[in-house]
Amino acid sequence: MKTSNAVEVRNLTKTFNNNIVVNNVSFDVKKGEVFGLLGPNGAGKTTTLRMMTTLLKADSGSVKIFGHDTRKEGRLSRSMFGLTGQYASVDEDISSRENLMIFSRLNGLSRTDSKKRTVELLEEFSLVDSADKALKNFSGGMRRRLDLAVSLITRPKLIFLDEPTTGLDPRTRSQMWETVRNLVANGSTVVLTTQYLDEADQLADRVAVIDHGKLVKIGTPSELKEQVGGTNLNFTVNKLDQVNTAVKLAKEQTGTLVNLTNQQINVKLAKIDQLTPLLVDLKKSKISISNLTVQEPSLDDVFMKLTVGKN
Ligand SMILES: Nc1ncnc2c1ncn2[C@@H]1O[C@H](COP(=O)(O)OP(=O)(O)OP(=O)(O)O)[C@@H](O)[C@H]1O
Repeated sequence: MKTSNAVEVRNLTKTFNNNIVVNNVSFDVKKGEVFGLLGPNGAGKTTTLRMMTTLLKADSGSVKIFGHDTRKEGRLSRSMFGLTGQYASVDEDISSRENLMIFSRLNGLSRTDSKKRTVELLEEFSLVDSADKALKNFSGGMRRRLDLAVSLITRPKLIFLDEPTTGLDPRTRSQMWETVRNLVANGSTVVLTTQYLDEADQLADRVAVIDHGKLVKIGTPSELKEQVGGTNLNFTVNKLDQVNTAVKLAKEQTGTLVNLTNQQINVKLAKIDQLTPLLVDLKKSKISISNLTVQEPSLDDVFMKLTVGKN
């Protein structure tokens, strides 16, 4: 079956103790994209991910992995993805080399192939220097890299990451981001959950915002930001006698309200594309400006707007 979607989620619902934790959630993950499930603590991200990856049975709804229904073709669909996160089962008492060897063998690789894949993954995840140390002595970042390496033994085209950088220091966090980008550059599809808006902004092509078990919005980070009211543009008109003309031009170009404080102009641009024509107009009219700032809304603003009053 040919499909351009790596994952299709339809009407997923899960209730724990009369509490609807995931409420009729539907979305598609396209092949080759990084798809972020973003939401605060307890929003239902992990529960959604666990249902997508067959670790948890949904009350209702369905999940397809590369066109295969996880209920009807469980074994096949499970063979098509890697999973890492809060439930990795690496052994603490042995080394990363030994863990990779064991999991390679469990995944059906021969002894020779297991050795080869182990060396490849140790190199790919910069674990060579510590390859023979027991995991107990590993830092959080190294541990996370090994978890991910284990889930990539069979080179799955789809990888689920549950909160891949929670608890990591900023440097290790950006290393993990780099690793995810490399996976995607090599043709993988990544689904990740995160509570961090900057992580979704940095990594995700599209984001599903989840709050109280409901999907409240889905879109690219830019689309979500545009929805909040666009970009804030500020500049100062240097000459007092040019202020009125500048206000007029700004109104014409943007079609929105222009705020004026002394000689400082503030305009909300619906789209960042409106900026260049306005600057060109100002230049043509020989209006000299200074202190230009352009401030895009953050995903933080989006989040506040989408979930306000609901928490
Ligand atoms: N097995 C379970 N039994 C009862 N309640 C559960 C179970 N698993 C999750 N929950 C509840 O479901 C809600 C959603 O949890 P979930 O772990 O999916 O949220 P999350 O968005 O992933 O949050 P976090 O960022 O904290 O991981 C929470 O209120 C949680 O307590």
